[in-house]
Amino acid sequence: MDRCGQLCVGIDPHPGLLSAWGLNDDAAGLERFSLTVLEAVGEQAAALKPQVALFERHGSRGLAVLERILAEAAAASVLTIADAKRGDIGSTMAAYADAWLRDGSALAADAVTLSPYLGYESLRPALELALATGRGVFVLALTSNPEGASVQHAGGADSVARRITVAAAADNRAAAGLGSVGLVVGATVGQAIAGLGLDLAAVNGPLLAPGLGAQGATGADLAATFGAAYPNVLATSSRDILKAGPEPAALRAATARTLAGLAG
Ligand SMILES: O=c1ccn([C@@H]2O[C@H](COP(=O)(O)O)[C@@H](O)[C@H]2O)c(=O)[nH]1
Repeated sequence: MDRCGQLCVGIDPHPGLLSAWGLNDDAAGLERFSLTVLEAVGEQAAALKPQVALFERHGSRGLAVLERILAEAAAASVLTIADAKRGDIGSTMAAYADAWLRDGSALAADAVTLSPYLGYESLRPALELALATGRGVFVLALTSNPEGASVQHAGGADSVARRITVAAAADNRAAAGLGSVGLVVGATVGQAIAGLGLDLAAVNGPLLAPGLGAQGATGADLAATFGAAYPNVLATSSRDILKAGPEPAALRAATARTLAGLAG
């Protein structure tokens, strides 16, 4: 983020985007799409975020493409966040952690998104492996979709989102610089951060903020929404940038425009 700015570009090969890029909705199309994004904007963005669901829908061939993209990104020193939103009971969580965060795993990324709705502590195997391997996790706290509020705002002054935030802050307490436990907090959440009394700056971890562009949030919204925590925000945009493709120059221009729209 210090070097490239506060933008992550999503690799979301939706069927409609594949078609708009003149690609087939198959593993070969997926591969061309993903490699194009990696080659075009990999050095421009702070990280790339492949949306795992859009690879999974192609079965084993799609996952093989994802493995290749993660490996090529690592070889090019481009950071990756696998947006897999994993979460399960602790013993199974250890297997998810192994898949996404272990050195040498075919699906290893630099970070993975996690869902804490089986209890934050159920994520412990992933939190520990991330710390041990120099990787990171992004735990869902306040998601960008309007339906998320029904769960995440529940609990009044001791809301679910607040508990997740406090737990992440505790895990990052001993970190020098930003800790390995980040949170997902949507760029679209508006007043909810203040309304729920969340101290996001105290989390001392990166804040992945989806919702820019296609979901309606702007760069200016981000600074206002996150306030003192804004320096730790990594905004992420997928469709709004990807729709500029497939020409690499157009993807780079869309990424540069998005970066320029982010405050300071
Ligand atoms: O709260 C969340 C968590 C994850 N996402 C993911 O981010 C991208 C957003 O795509 P856009 O095209 O920029 O809307 C997508 O992969 C989501 O699954 C999110 O939107 N909100």
